[in-house]
Amino acid sequence: MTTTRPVIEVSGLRKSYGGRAVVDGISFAVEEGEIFGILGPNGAGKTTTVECVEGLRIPDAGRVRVTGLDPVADHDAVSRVLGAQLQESELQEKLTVREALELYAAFYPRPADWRPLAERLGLTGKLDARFGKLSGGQKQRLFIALALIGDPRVVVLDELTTGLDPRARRDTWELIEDIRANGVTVLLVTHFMEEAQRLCDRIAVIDQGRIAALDTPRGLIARATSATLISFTPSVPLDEGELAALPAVASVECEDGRVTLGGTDETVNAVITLLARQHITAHQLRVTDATLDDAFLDLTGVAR
Ligand SMILES: Nc1ncnc2c1ncn2[C@@H]1O[C@H](COP(=O)(O)OP(=O)(O)OP(=O)(O)O)[C@@H](O)[C@H]1O
Repeated sequence: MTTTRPVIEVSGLRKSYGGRAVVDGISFAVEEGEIFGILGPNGAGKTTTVECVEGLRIPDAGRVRVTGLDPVADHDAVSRVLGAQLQESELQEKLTVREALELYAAFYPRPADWRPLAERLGLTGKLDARFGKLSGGQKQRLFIALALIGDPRVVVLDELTTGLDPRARRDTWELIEDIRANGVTVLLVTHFMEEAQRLCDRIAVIDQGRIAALDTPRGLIARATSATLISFTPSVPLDEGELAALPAVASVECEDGRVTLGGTDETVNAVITLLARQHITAHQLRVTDATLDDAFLDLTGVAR
């Protein structure tokens, strides 16, 4: 039996600044062809972690491997298999799209042909435009093109869609799915739950330098304290104690005559039975499933 080795392996990663651990023992492995998300509140240590994977920061402790290579000791070899997204400040405003593509292609021994790449990313009409004149969405497309120009096996994308309008964000998601369909492994740092839920096969939720949870989006949602939220305005006030005693209730809130219960499907049925028994009408009854947002807030304790 052949076992394939993970494309990215991180184990016991630690990094401190000024005596403060900002990455405090992180371990995960990304399999070939996965879109692996890293999610976490501001300052959680996400960028520090991915920059250790890219070889841009030197870990204090732990082991990082990209296709079996050490990103620091084997930096040149790693940069041939790993495509990293540039920061805006790294490209000169006056460079045209064509010049940027040609320049970055020249860094690699076997670059991808940039013309079909530009075509796929909708940049063909912008080849003579200067970087400084591109819209936010066009700049992001160019960053993706430059990350892919070395024909990498893995790309690291950090907050790729921040600042994009909803249309451009959705277009970018399609591009990322397209990249994966071409066999490239994607490590994606994002703040957008919808983006993580739609794109990622698995997500590591990082909080205060540690992994708070690592699972599929569906698996993370199932960990939310309340898998289902039930809200309604009863025709007569209800006894909070009676509601709290219903099966599988995780939370009860009554505000301005509106009741919100956190629970499960079992709670929904129990609420309906209780209301029917007491001949109470539930106005504007809403039943919603927990989202990745809810799971994230539960896992990281970040107040909305
Ligand atoms: N070079 C550095 N020197 C000192 N402190 C740093 C350095 N780089 C990062 N930090 C600190 O480490 C912590 C983690 O930073 P990091 O950028 O990894 O977080 P993040 O999860 O990517 O945050 P964000 O979502 O805000 O981008 C932050 O408190 C940050 O201020």
